[in-house]
Order: sequence, then C-alpha cells, then structure tokens
Amino acid sequence: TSPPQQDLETPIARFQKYLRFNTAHPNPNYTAPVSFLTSLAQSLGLKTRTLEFVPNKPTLLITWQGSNPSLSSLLFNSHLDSVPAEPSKWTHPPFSATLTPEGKIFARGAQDDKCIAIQYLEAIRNLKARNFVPTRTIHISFVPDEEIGGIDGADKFVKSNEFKDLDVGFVLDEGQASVKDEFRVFYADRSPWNLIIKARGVPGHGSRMYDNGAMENLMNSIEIINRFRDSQFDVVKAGKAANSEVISVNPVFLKAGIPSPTGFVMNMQPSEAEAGFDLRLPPTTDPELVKKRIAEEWAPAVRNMTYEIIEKGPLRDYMGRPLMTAIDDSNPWWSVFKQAIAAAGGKLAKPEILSSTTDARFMRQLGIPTFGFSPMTNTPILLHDHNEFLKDTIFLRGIEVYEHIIRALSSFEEAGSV
Ligand SMILES: CSCC[C@H](NC=O)C(=O)O
Ligand SMILES: [Zn+2]
Ligand SMILES: [Zn+2]
Repeated sequence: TSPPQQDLETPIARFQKYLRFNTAHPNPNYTAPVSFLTSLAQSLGLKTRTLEFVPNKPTLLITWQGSNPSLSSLLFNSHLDSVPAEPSKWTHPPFSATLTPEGKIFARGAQDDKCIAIQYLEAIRNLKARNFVPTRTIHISFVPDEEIGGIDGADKFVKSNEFKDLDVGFVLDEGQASVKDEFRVFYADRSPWNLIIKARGVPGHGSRMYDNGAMENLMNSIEIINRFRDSQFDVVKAGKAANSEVISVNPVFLKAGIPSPTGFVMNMQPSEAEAGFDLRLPPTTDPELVKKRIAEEWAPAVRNMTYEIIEKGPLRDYMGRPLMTAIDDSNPWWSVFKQAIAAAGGKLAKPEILSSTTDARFMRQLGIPTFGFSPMTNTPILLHDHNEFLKDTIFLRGIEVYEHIIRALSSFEEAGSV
C-alpha cells in the first residue's frame, strides 16, 4: 500500500519519505532528513542554508525572498526530531509511514510535527505554480532537539546573529490536533520545570518504627505535593479551567533503597531518598510563589529535605512580561491569521494555552508574536502516543490552509514597523 521509496511524485509520497527517517531520540538521524529537505527546497527554487550551532545538530533554514525586504519577515518553524516509539506496541512499524486503505498514514512524527514541515513546502510549491510573489520574505526553519528542550536547537538559533539578520516579525510553530471540526491555535505554552526533591533521615533496622526516616520524610512530601496536584486537577475536573491553565505537577521518578545483588536490601531503612517531578506553569504564574511553596511545604529543611529546580527555558520575555502572544487588536497579525483561516473555509476554536511546551517560547522570549498551529481537524490527539497517524485527506487539506496563511501574512503590509 505504500509507494516505492523512489516515487516522490505526490505530496503524500514526499510526506512518507520524510516520515521514514528515524529521527527519534536518543540518536536522531539529522543528516539524512536535512539533505532530503534541502533538495526538496532547491527543486522549488528556494535558497537553503544549514547552520550548526552545536556539532551534528543542524538547523536548516529555507528562504523565499519577498518583493519588499524593508518589511519584517515571516518564519515557519518545525522540529526535525521525534520522541522514541516502542515498535512492539504499534500496528505498523513507527518509521514505515504505512498508508492504509482508509488513508491513515502511520508514523512517529506524523502529527508531531513532520506534517507541518512538508505542508509548508507543499504550500509554497502550489503558490509558486500560481505565480504568487510574496511581499514579505518567508523563512522556514527545521530545528533539532525540540523534544529534549531545544537548548541546542531553537534556543541557540534565536540567539544567533543569523537569526537577528532575518528580521522576523511573526512566527508560526507547531500546535496540536483538534478532535473537532475547528482548527486550534495556541498563543502561549506552559513553562516546564524539573523538580528533584531529596530527603535525608535516620537510618535503621527494617523492623523499627521511628520518626524522621528518609522514606517517611519523602513520602510526607509526596503526599503534600499530591494534595496540591489534586487541588489543581479539581479545578479542571469542575470545568473551571483547561488543563493548560492550571499548574501541573506529576511524579516521574522515585529513587531510594540500598541495592543488593538480588534487588534491594530489605531489612534496612535507607538514609536518603529522592523523587522527581515534571511541573508545568501557565504563563501568568508567579514563579516566586511556586518557589516559596516548594521551599516551605514540599521540601522544607525542617523535614531534612533539599531540592533542585531546573527551569527548562525562559518564563518571561526580554521585557519581563509573561510569554504570551497577544490575541487582541494590539497584535495585527492575529486578525490577518484569523482572516486567512476564514478565507480557507476553516473555523477557528478559541485560542488556547498549550499544555506542553514547544520551541515557540524562545521566539516569544524575544517579543516576537508567535502562534502554535498544526492544521489537523477531526483527528485524535496522538502525539507521543502509540500508533500516531494522520489521514491523507487531513494532511492535504492542511496544505491548502497554509497556502491561504502564507498568502495573507506575506501580503500584509500595514503597520510597516511590525
Ligand atoms: C522540558 S522542555 C521539553 C519540551 C517538550 N516538548 C514536546 O513534548 C515537552 O516536554 O513539552
Ligand atoms: Zn512537537
Ligand atoms: Zn513532541
């Protein structure tokens, strides 16, 4: 059911080819997809550049020159990498890009986010075929390492002189599938923190009951953290806020016990124990209040606890403002974007905060208006899940949507300063 590898005559075949590169962590293949995308772009007459801020972690930059270089440019971003997949849990191998008779294309990355990478280029192909000339210059970036935090990818890219020279006025980055008929758009991400709490305590015989053991101290903290988690989750369950509008805190590892050749020593209470948590803060959260809560309630020194917070990226922009793109009249791009979706015959859902985190935070940090958008309606949300797929019809419809978006945004000339 899949076309042969060499047949690159259709957008679907080109999508499948891109999906077949194994770009999963911890060893993503970046070289092969970058060379594939480079030749694809060159065949469309686009300029390509490969930037390498960290060895073997390329950023591919593709440019379609606009007719008015005095206007700021547009950037369409996507990431090259994928999260891993467990092949045994999939109905089709995760890097086979199998196309089923119902039109489902199964692959790790089908939704996250290799679809938009090819859709950007296919939209440009179609616009060029109709002799469309953009007024603003259009850049497309393909960055490494988004799935592991973007430190060697988008973060370095946006801080580079090369990026500065692009004079980017507006960015579109990945979004998430919509189970309904409306497209979703994201004006902010939650910011991720890694929290590691460590308990120390009195060691002793496994048979003894005493106070202030490391395990007891850790478990007290876990209970307190879990109560906070419940308080946030209750707000969501009561329908008063979306998942992405509350603080999430989820345990991701536990480390304790005294190892032995057969597992763990069973009759000793350890003197140290630790736990790790994934925290996500909505953009308006006051980080100082969360830090105070961690210091005073979650890992207080009085219970022999210490902690480490690893902030994975910025919380505020260069002016100290929350990392949110305006969705009112102060942002002229917002109405241009809305009109483009309408012109494409699409409906747009109320703009949302993304529950997880993308590279968009690095662009927002520079104060550049940035939306998260992946044109997938009527599609189950399968990013990072088994059997990730995208339907061919949805993929092709997305190309049309980007044609309208690129047309509208690149022709937008009002407010020359933006
Ligand atoms: C710690 S930043 C990692 C970014 C990652 N992005 C997609 O899943 C995420 O966990 O949301
Ligand atoms: Zn992604
Ligand atoms: Zn992802």
